[in-house]
Amino acid sequence: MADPKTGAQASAPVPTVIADDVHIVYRVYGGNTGRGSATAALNRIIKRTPGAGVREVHAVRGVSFTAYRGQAIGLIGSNGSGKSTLLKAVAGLLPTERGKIYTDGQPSLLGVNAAMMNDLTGEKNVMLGGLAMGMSREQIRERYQGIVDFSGINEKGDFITLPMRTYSSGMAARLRFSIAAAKDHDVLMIDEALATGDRSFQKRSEARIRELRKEAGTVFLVSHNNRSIRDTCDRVLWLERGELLMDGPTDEVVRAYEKETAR
Ligand SMILES: Nc1ncnc2c1ncn2[C@@H]1O[C@H](COP(=O)(O)OP(=O)(O)OP(=O)(O)O)[C@@H](O)[C@H]1O
Repeated sequence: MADPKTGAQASAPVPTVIADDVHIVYRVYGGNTGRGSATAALNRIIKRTPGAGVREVHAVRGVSFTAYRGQAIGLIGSNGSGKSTLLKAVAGLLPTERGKIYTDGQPSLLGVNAAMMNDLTGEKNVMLGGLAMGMSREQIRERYQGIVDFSGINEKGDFITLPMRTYSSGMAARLRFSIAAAKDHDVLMIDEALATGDRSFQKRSEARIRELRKEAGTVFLVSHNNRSIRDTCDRVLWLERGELLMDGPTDEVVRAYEKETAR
């Protein structure tokens, strides 16, 4: 039976990510520096005081949750509520100011900005992306055709042998998602990738996310598309101003969020 709050299966609730009172603060240097002379800067260094130009953005405030194997967890909330920041921290790309994040295995973050080499062909990027995710050359060769077919890049011609700079933003995002989805992940985090593809690609992606869950991974999905969240996730975290407002079954949380945003 599933736990009504977390959605975890009672038979084998294996934790994959534990966030314990996590705070994340960005420090922005150089904004609105005011007194900008070299002498003033030197004085600040000598006195070890932060400059007037250092601004702090407290993006995530005391967030705690435990994610379990087999769950697909949606992250929702208005613009700037801290969703991407939280995922980056879980991926180990941002340090926590306070609190701790424990993960089982290496989480992979797939964002629409994931690095690809624009001057290289799609083909070469599949190779590089696969290697960057820890696949062997042999594994990539085996899965190459599956990745290209899944992305749908070649549906309208032989685009995979053209440089990535010739792709539309949707095509590039589809290829990135397809490379990441070709591997079985302990923890896969997807930031808005589904919003970029067309509806038929979104459906394929959603089906693949369901498969990844079955293969015992945990999937996190950041999206402003409530339909994608409903179709893919069994649990949702709702963030607002960096705080976790609600954590529970998808239907309950999305309904509360829609009620709030409809006002
Ligand atoms: N590199 C950065 N430097 C400073 N502040 C940042 C940086 N990135 C994000 N922020 C700030 O952190 C807060 C949370 O941003 P974040 O991108 O995590 O929100 P989000 O919920 O993912 O937003 P969206 O739905 O618009 O993608 C915002 O106030 C934002 O301005």
